[in-house]
Amino acid sequence: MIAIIGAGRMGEALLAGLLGRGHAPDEVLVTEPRAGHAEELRRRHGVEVVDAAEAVTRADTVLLAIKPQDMLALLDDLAPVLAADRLVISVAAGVTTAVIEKYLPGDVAVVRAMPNAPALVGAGMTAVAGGRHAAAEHLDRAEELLRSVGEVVRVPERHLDAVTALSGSGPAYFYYVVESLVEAGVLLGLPRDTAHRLAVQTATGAAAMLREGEHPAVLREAVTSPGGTTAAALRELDRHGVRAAFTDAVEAAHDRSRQLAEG
Ligand SMILES: NC(=O)C1=CN([C@@H]2O[C@H](COP(=O)(O)OP(=O)(O)OC[C@H]3O[C@@H](n4cnc5c(N)ncnc54)[C@H](OP(=O)(O)O)[C@@H]3O)[C@@H](O)[C@H]2O)C=CC1
Ligand SMILES: O=C(O)[C@@H]1CCC=N1
Repeated sequence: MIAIIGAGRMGEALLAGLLGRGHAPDEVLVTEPRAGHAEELRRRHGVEVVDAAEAVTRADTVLLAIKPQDMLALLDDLAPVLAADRLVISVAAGVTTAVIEKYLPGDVAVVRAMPNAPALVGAGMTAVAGGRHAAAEHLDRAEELLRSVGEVVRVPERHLDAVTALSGSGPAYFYYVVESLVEAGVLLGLPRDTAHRLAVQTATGAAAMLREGEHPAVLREAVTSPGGTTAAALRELDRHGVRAAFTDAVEAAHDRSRQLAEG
């Protein structure tokens, strides 16, 4: 049995991803404090919504998907009711396994994971790292669970803030680019729905080409005809410092993840 504590955007994406990929609704318990949202979760997914104490008593795997800022209060509530043989998986940005271990009793196994939003459609990217008491068996269990919503990679925990900045927040960067292209198309006179369709299929096609394994620089060169339109566009992106902006953006997300660790 899996308990998901906190079914906001990420918790519900993981819930829907798990249910859509081989987990039955009666294998998952959810904890969600807002009565209205709890009712919606029951209706939408057919899962039981219970309080945290009941969830951690009945489930052997406890997935924490609450905001980092709410984590310490939740750990305080869980500590007296969490049995030592539970596996705790936290997806909270910034919060280290050492902090979680400090608040939980005994030798509870903790795995820190950083998934991303496309888990909702089974196309997630998750990185996992084990805490002090996480054995190979715990990492295997966490990896198997998260593999049902996409790809999983193991990293040393010191890399998880960088992972958060790149693939955790990453979908938002691509959505931002697509939004910008749509607005540019509208500026040039395209109907909004046509601009949207062109931008989304271009993003999807470019992603499919990347998946074939070719380096992005090689793919970009193949689109850039000598003296042509793409070269003119790329010169403007360079002139506006877009590459540097991405570097700074990812670095800012990394720094923010580190700050969140401080509470
Ligand atoms: N969004 C994303 O793409 C990703 C998010 N994450 C991580 O996932 C976590 C959640 O983020 P996100 O889903 O965006 O945030 P949300 O605010 O959407 O979700 C948090 C949920 O937790 C609920 N909650 C708060 N306190 C408790 C509690 N004590 N017990 C049970 N549930 C509680 C909230 O309920 P209420 O609204 O009623 O307060 C809310 O539904 C964060 O730690 C974030 O770092 C990781 C990877 C990607
Ligand atoms: O924005 C956030 O803090 C979370 C973590 C990664 C993606 N969303």
